[in-house]
Amino acid sequence: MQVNAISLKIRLILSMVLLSIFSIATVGWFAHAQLIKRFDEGIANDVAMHINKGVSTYIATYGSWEEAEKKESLFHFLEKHPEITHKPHSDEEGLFHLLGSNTLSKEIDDTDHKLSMLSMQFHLFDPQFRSLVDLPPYRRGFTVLDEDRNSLKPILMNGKVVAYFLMAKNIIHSPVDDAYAALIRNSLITGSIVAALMALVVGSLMSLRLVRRLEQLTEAVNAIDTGQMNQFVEHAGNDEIGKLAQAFNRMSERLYLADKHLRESHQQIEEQAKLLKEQSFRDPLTRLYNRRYIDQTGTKTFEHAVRLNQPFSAMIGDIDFFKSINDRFSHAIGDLVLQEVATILLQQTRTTDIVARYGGEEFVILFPEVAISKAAFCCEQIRLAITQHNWQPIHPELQVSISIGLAEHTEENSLSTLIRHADLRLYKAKSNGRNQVVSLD
Ligand SMILES: Nc1nc2c(ncn2[C@@H]2O[C@H](COP(=O)(O)OP(=O)(O)OP(=O)(O)O)[C@@H](O)[C@H]2O)c(=O)[nH]1
Repeated sequence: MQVNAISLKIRLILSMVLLSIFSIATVGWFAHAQLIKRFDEGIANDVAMHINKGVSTYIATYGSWEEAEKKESLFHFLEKHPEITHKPHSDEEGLFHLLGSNTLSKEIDDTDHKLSMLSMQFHLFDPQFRSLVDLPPYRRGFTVLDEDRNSLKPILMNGKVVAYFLMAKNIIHSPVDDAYAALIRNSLITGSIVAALMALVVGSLMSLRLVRRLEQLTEAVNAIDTGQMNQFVEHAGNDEIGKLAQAFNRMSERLYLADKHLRESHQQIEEQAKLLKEQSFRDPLTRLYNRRYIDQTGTKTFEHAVRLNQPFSAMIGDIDFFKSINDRFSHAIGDLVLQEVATILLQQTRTTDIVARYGGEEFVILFPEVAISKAAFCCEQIRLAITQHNWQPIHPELQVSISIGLAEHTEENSLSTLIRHADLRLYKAKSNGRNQVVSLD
């Protein structure tokens, strides 16, 4: 279970890492592309403004493009008048610096060549859309291509188009532009890394909290599995896990109550079964053990003694003239006599002895680990106790005595044989005049 919880943690954190890296990389890439696009648009607008201003001033100075070109090239004109394209409040040196070609411009005299450097920024066309400079892919006099026509920007003088220029597709950055773009890129990378780390930390903390809540549920379920009912888990929040925890708590409570009820029922059933078993082994009148108990438990006790080669004695006693007691004093008095005799038998024996009502007015006592001499002494005590007992409370004229036959296990191989042996001696005791113990053949 722990292994699964750890792997879930790792899986969640890995997902967070991959997700944050992917998201931040996507956002960073998109933001970078947008910023560079805006940045290039800004440069392009700036260049367009300067071209517009430079070319219109050039044409205005000499009246027309053709006249101007006869006097001096556009490039020389602009070089001579850097203030035309100079940015106000800027250290830059006008259009050429802006175009990133100021150094080359001082070294190369050929106008078209120089403009070819500028052509990386723009082409010039007259109002009839013919190229005014010899710059690939346009040779001087070539008409603008249809695909470029919509991108042409007019150069106006007094509201009249005097020329068109076409911005080149590739914008050339100045060192300052490059530095600025690099700064943007670095800022974006740094921001992205910080954002990724924050996403990772926050995501990991959330994942760990999520896993912890799942672990609490798992621990509670395991506890129920080991029998510890009535588990309760914290259910902070009303999200899916919170609702699961609440449902679990309700289920756990119901389970606890059902389990408690089941245990109580089970206990009642056990107690009743025990009572029934006890009753099945008890004589209802005297509460002594009955014959069934002697046959089952008594037999096991006997066999145990035989196996261990221990002495084992058994007596059977029969109340004398019990029929006369019933007949003379009533059956109810007879019952009271049986109960009183049972009490005396219990008083005269040890808890390890097994005292039972064997039949109507017959009683059997088993003496485990007791030799016949000691058992005979006990039986004599019983006989005396019954004879000398004060029976007046039951009936003023009542007299009770008992005859007892006693035998010890020697070669008998069953309890019933031993009891039969004792019964023979009881018969002898009765024959000899009753109220006596016979332990010899
Ligand atoms: N009151 C009462 N009498 C019982 C009960 N069980 C058996 N008896 C009576 O016990 C009497 C036994 O009498 P007998 O077997 O003739 O023997 P006895 O009268 O004791 O004569 P001896 O044994 O020879 O001394 C019968 O009358 C039974 O009805 C009982 O639970 N209650």
